[in-house]
Amino acid sequence: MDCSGPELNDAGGPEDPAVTPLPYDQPLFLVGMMGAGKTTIGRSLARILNREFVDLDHELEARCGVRVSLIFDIEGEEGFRKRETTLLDECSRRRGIVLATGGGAILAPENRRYLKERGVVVYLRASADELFRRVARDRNRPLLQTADPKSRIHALLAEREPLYKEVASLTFDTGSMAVAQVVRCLIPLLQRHEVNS
Ligand SMILES: Nc1ncnc2c1ncn2[C@@H]1O[C@H](COP(=O)(O)OP(=O)(O)OP(=O)(O)O)[C@@H](O)[C@H]1O
Ligand SMILES: O=C(O)C1=C[C@@H](O)[C@@H](O)[C@H](O)C1
Ligand SMILES: [Mg+2]
Repeated sequence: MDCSGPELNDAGGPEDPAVTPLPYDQPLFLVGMMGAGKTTIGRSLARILNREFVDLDHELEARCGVRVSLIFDIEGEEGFRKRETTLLDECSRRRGIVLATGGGAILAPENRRYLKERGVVVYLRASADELFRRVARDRNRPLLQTADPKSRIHALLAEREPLYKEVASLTFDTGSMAVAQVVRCLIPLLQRHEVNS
């Protein structure tokens, strides 16, 4: 796919460091499954849009002083989700940021409300097979520490797809596009996007 916008190198960084700020300062939220590219694409988008980048998983890890996988081990998914909701409520109020959410942040109804009411939500979509290829080797994704992670991804995607779509202002199919190409295509869509103040 050919998209107009700044030239990017293969790592998703701009060849030309010229920034292109958005005409609104509502937070930009990235949602999608594990491996959708929220962290990778979010970091690159933030650099080009001259916004601060916040990653909800990393922020939670920084505040708790432990990895997400250890929070799951100690407090279970329920404990993790409570912490995630409290932090999302706080972070989603911040203007002028790009926020990469956790893959399951759309599960709680109050989280979906925060996202829909407070910012522009981009759903980064990819097939279950593509997601599996991207995350297969990562140990810090506790929900995939099962005998059959591929089937787990299929099941989670089927369950969550309607929730991602419910919150999305824009859905972007990453297909097999490289990170740099996804970013290049997203910028003009975000520039043209209309938001209520
Ligand atoms: N469009 C893409 N093409 C190829 N690889 C990609 C793409 N998007 C992300 N990746 C790679 O997939 C892996 C997972 O990406 P990333 O960590 O950004 O996903 P995430 O959506 O933040 O997942 P999580 O919800 O688990 O935090 C990384 O190694 C990243 O480089
Ligand atoms: O998809 C999920 O439920 C998760 C995704 C990650 O971003 C982390 O938030 C955690 O591993 C849970
Ligand atoms: Mg991430």
